[in-house]
Amino acid sequence: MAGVKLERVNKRFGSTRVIDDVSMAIGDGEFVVFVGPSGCGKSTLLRLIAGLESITHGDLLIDEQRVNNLTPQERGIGMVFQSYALYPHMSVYQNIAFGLKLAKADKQTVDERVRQTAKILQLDGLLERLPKALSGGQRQRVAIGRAMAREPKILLFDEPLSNLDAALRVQTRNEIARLHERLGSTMIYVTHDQVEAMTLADRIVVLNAGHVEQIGTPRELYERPASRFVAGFIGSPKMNFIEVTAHPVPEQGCRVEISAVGQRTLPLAFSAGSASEATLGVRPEHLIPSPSKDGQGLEIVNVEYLGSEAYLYLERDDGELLVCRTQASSSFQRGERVVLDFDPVHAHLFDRDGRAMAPLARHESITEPQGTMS
Ligand SMILES: Nc1ncnc2c1ncn2[C@@H]1O[C@H](COP(=O)(O)OP(=O)(O)OP(=O)(O)O)[C@@H](O)[C@H]1O
Repeated sequence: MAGVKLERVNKRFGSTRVIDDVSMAIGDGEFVVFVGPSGCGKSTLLRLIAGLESITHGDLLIDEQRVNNLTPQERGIGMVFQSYALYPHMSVYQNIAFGLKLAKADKQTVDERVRQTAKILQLDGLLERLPKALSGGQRQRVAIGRAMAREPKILLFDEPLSNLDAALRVQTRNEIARLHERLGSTMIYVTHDQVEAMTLADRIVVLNAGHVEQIGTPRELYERPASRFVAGFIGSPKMNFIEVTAHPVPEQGCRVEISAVGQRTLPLAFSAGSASEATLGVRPEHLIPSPSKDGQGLEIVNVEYLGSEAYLYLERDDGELLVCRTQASSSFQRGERVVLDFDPVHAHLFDRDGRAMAPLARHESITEPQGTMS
């Protein structure tokens, strides 16, 4: 087991900077997940940690030791890829044993480790099979076993579940979570799947164009995103964004005027000294729809019924859609008009640079006639 430290790590491919001054400290035994849009540098960052790419500038430390110039083997790292990359002509046993043999472990150690690894991953009944006689989930477990068997200090995963169908993904995700609990090893995991990130991570690193947008627990990122980018990236369906004019109100927070509606005071410290354009953010579960009494309001253009809940899609004047998450039992219909409300305590506000306003020390929502959006 080992902690990992990145200190101002940069990576260039030619003149293109792909990783931009990334610093972070990953604790011993921590499960950290890298997320971000396609091309943001998640895999590159993982490969830099693994030693499969060289760091252009900056330092990588494992257990407080600089490892920039060490090979993957010398770093004590095991890696699991999206494509399982098993040797097709080798049995499960031989696949798991491969790295150990390469490291010249004696026969008895190899046998003990393979059997122990197979037991943890519930592969003990499959040791003699070839990869082609395994399901996708079983193959991925063999790939994890192969990485685990050498007892690396750190396990890295690059989208390991992408090739599995939905049911197997859930199952294997659970297995990885249990494996982490059992082994207690440091794990770093790349995914573009939100659910994987939220459910597996002790902490999530959100990357954007090669730099770190925010690092935090899943709850911190969901409830207190530091930027509009993180707010829009974490959460499904996405947070709703509405352009507003915001006015700082001394001691009270920040008053927003929502077009063609009323005003609301949000318990957030507004950074600008005077009225300024800003973006209001409200998650779908915090928008409260109610039937319009006078034909005003927004039209429901689609209802998605998901069994346990339903999503209402509402069209704004500018053609943009807002999403409301409601109970499946709600009776809203397509074509109906609704007015919206929200609790200011659950609202987010981002300045023109996309930075989130910090909450005031006290959180209660404040006065004003109840504003509704239409
Ligand atoms: N060997 C390489 N040479 C040049 N550019 C590269 C190389 N490897 C990656 N890149 C570029 O670096 C950027 C980051 O790639 P990377 O694979 O790390 O992104 P990612 O976030 O993992 O994306 P995805 O989710 O699509 O896998 C991309 O713009 C990619 O084109």
